Amino acid sequence: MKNTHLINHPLVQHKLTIMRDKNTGTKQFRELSKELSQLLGYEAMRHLTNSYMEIDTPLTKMSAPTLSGKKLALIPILRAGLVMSDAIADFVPHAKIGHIGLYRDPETHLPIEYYSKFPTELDLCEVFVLDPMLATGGSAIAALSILKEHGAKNIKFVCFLAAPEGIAKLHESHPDVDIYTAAIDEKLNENSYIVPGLGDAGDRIFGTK
Ligand SMILES: O=P(O)(O)OC[C@H]1O[C@H](OP(=O)(O)OP(=O)(O)O)[C@H](O)[C@@H]1O
Ligand SMILES: O=c1cc[nH]c(=O)[nH]1
Ligand SMILES: [Mg+2]
Repeated sequence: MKNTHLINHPLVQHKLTIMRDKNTGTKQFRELSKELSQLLGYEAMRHLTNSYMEIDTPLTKMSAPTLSGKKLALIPILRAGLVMSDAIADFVPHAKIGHIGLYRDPETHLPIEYYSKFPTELDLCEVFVLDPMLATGGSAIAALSILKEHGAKNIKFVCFLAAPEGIAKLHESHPDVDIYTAAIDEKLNENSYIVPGLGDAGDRIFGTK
């Protein structure tokens, strides 16, 4: 699918399989969520370009590639996205972290916004929006619209699992935003959960069910 990057690396797929298994408990699910986030974040940053800085190696001076001048913004969608920003920030500690609070109304499945706080100069940042699940696409679309209202321009969306419906809707509303996902599942069920899926990502990460 155009603008969708399926990360089908065997290690990524292996970790995702353990996460999908309903017998995997909270501790392991959270650990795997962090590992998967770092692997996906690594792929989503592949397009970044290095600048160069003068350093002294033990042997000589050199002009060496760096990301330290690059403005990066990690934007988790609360709650489930938090595990992703924590994990990816370990790779790029100079990244700024903003938050968007959204939850799906249990009846309508529409996203309800309850919080937002962003770093300054979003327009100059490479922005990574993080949420494990792209289901109907409602939450991702709302988050991207809010970010664009705050000036964000260069945005990537990173998730563990996507439904075909969510991908199509997100591309329709935000064709400039590439999606990075470890899997594209079959469908949504009558409650708009991804099937086969992994269940409710937030509940599995935080042990709330
Ligand atoms: O594509 P959509 O149909 O909008 O569904 C995806 C959203 O649903 C989940 O959040 P949830 O509402 O469960 O909130 P939580 O992270 O607080 O559990 C998930 O983490 C996404 O944000
Ligand atoms: O399958 C789904 C759909 C939305 N949110 C989740 O956490 N899981
Ligand atoms: Mg949830």
